[in-house]
Amino acid sequence: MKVAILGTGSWATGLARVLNDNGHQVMLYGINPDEIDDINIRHCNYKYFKDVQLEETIVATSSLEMTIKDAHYILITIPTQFVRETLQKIKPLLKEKVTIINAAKGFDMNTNMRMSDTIRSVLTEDEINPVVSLIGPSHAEEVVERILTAVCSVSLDETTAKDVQKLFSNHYFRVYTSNDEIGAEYGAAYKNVIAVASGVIAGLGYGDNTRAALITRGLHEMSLYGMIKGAKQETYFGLTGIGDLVVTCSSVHSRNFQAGYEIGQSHRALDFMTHNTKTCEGVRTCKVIHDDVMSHDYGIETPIVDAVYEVLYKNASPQEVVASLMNRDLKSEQL
Ligand SMILES: NC(=O)C1=CN([C@@H]2O[C@H](COP(=O)(O)OP(=O)(O)OC[C@H]3O[C@@H](n4cnc5c(N)ncnc54)[C@H](O)[C@@H]3O)[C@@H](O)[C@H]2O)C=CC1
Ligand SMILES: O=C(CO)COP(=O)(O)O
Repeated sequence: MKVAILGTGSWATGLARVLNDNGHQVMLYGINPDEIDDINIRHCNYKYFKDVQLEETIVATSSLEMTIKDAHYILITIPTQFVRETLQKIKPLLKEKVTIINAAKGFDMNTNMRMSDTIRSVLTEDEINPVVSLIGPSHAEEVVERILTAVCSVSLDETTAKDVQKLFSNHYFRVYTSNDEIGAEYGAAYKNVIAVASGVIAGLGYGDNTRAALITRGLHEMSLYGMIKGAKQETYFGLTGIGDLVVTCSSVHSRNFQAGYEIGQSHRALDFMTHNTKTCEGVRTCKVIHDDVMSHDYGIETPIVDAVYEVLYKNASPQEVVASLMNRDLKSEQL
């Protein structure tokens, strides 16, 4: 099978190695000449993985046409803000029906749609098979080292979910199937905001108790929001829910955690917000969810998203925001 992989960043490279290990042909499409040269000439991707030597069968190109040609699958591993424009470029290049596998976590830049809806809004049923999202607790830095990982192949169509499950599964990468597209995609986006909060509390010097409380209340908050959108509650107890939330809130590999940590340490977000160039999906996702909840009468509270919003977009002091979270009216855990 040929898999066209969009992007030459960390997740593109990590998943390229899984697919290459499984005997598939992989070709990465990139816009960064240094990353493309690194992969093709030096067989590494030094910017993301300092010590990893890649196989020579993993190749990259700046030609979208060459990447897409004869591909059975197209894997989306670029930040969500670039997904729609890239799909629009792909549309006229499609000759046969392909399966689009989304691995990006967040919302479309123009419409705030989740990713599978974004894909279906650009590409029609005549052009693509049912969409699949590959989501779960999976940092590229570990996957590229073949560290045991489990994720979900999520699709409304069971046959396609199973097909993608088989495509990726091997002895170190175990893929389950799920049909809760809404729950998985809203969960994957939401957990990035909680991960920013987790970094902030670590940066402020709080401990394990604080993080456990944040993850638990974060799960509560993200599942309430997901269910408003049509998610199944049980999805939040699985890999695309608690699994992805725990790994992102606890790992030094997480760019969302790192962002929060930097903000917590520096006591303000302004510097980070004006200078950050790393992929950090939680920043925009926070605003999308905050604005959505503010403009609707959903009947739910999203205190952690609101707190992160205050820190990121109002340059509020993280210390003061944490204090006001702790000083809210006391209530039942179920609320
Ligand atoms: N890195 C990870 O461990 C994981 C990342 N993800 C998700 O994958 C998505 C991509 O993230 P990363 O690979 O981590 O980011 P990254 O920052 O490591 O790499 C981003 C890549 O996208 C490329 N790119 C940007 N705009 C492009 C365009 N218009 N066309 C083609 N390539 C373009 C960049 O040149 C770079 O190679 C994000 O939505 C992230 O949340 C999901 C699971 C794990
Ligand atoms: O989604 C991820 C792990 O599952 C990656 O998280 P970061 O984008 O915070 O690095």
